[in-house]
Amino acid sequence: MEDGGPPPLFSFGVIADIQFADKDDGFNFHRTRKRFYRNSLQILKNASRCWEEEEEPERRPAFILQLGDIIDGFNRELSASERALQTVLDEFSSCSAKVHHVWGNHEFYNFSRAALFQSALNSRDRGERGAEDEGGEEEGGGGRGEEEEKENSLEEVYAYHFSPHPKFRFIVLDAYDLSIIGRDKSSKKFKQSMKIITEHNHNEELNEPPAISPLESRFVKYNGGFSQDQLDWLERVLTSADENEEKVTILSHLPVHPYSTDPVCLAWNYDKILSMLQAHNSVVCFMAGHDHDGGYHMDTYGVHHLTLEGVIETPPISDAFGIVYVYEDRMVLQGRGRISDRVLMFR
Ligand SMILES: Nc1ccn([C@@H]2O[C@H](COP(=O)(O)OP(=O)(O)OC[C@H](O)CO)[C@@H](O)[C@H]2O)c(=O)n1
Repeated sequence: MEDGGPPPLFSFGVIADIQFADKDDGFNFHRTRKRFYRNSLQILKNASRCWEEEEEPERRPAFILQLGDIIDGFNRELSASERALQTVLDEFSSCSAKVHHVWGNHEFYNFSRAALFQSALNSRDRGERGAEDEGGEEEGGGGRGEEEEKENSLEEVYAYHFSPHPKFRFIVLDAYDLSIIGRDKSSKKFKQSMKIITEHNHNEELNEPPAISPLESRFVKYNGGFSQDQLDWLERVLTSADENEEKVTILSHLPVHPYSTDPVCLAWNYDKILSMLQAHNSVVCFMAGHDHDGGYHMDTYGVHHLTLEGVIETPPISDAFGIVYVYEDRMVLQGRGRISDRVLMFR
C-alpha cells in the first residue's frame, strides 16, 4: 500500500489486549472464544520485530499505542503480576519507540490505581499536559488542606495529551475514571460509580450484563466511564485543538460508538463523549480495545471509530497489531493478521 508515493509525516504502532499470563490456554467467560495467554507474548515479539524492521525514518513508528489490558487478571491469583508485567515491558523495550500505555480493566485487576501511577504503565511524560494540570484552578491552588489533598489523590485521573508532530495531537483517556474496579471504596468516585451501575444493573453479580436492551448491557463492572471533570478537561483540550487546526486522535480502552463494538463493551457514558467528539472539527479518530473481536465505524461526522482486535484471542497462526502511517489528509493502517488494512481519510 502507498508504495512509490511521498513518505508519511510520521508513523506509529498499535496493539491492544495483550493480556499475557504464563498460563495454559483458556476461554472467555462464556467459553465462546479461546484465549492464548502465553502466545500473546509471541505476538508482541512479532509486533516489535515488525515495528523495528521499518528502515525509512518516517515509516518507523515514532511511538507505540498500547490500548490497555497489557497483562491478564489471572496473574493476580498466580501472584505473578509484577513478573508478568516486567516480561511484557521487556519485550516492548526491544523496540526503540516510546510506548503510550492506556489503562484497561485488567490493569486494575492486577494493581491499585496508586501503584499504576507509580509504575512504568504511567507513560505520561513530565512535559505532557494532564487532566489535573488543566483543571481551570487559579495558579497556586489556594493552599489545599491535608484532607483535600488525600481526597484529590483518590480521585486522580490518568489522562494526558501529546503532540508528536506539528498539527497532530493524541489524547489518552481514562475510561475507568468512574468505575467500581480500581477506585478506592472510600472515594466519591467509587460511590458515584456504584450508584450509576446499580441504577441500571440489578443482577447480584455486577459483571453479568442487564438483559433489558443491548445498549443497557454496558452497565457491567468490567466497564467504566468518564467523570464530568475529565469531560470538561477534554472539552478544553479539543477547543484548543480546533483553534490550532490540529488533527486529534483519542485513545481509550473502552469504545464509545455503538456501531464500532459489541455494546456490552461500551463506556457507560459513551453518549456524552460521542456528542463532544462530533462537535469538535479537530477530532478525526477514536481508537479503543476491550472488544477482542474488534470493530470499525465511520460516523456521520466523519470520525473514525476503530476498535482493535485483541491479541489474547488471536490464534498462534495469526497476528494482531498494526502500523499507522500519517499523511496530511489521512491515516493508513497497515494491519497484521486479523487486523484489516484501512485508509482513514480526515474529515
Ligand atoms: N457474564 C459475565 C462476563 C464476565 N464475568 C467476569 O467478568 C470479568 C471480566 O470478564 P473478561 O471477559 O475476562 O473481560 P475482558 O476484559 O478480558 O473481556 C471483555 C470482553 O468480554 C471482550 O469481548 C471476569 O472476571 C469474568 O469472569 C462475569 O462474571 N460474568
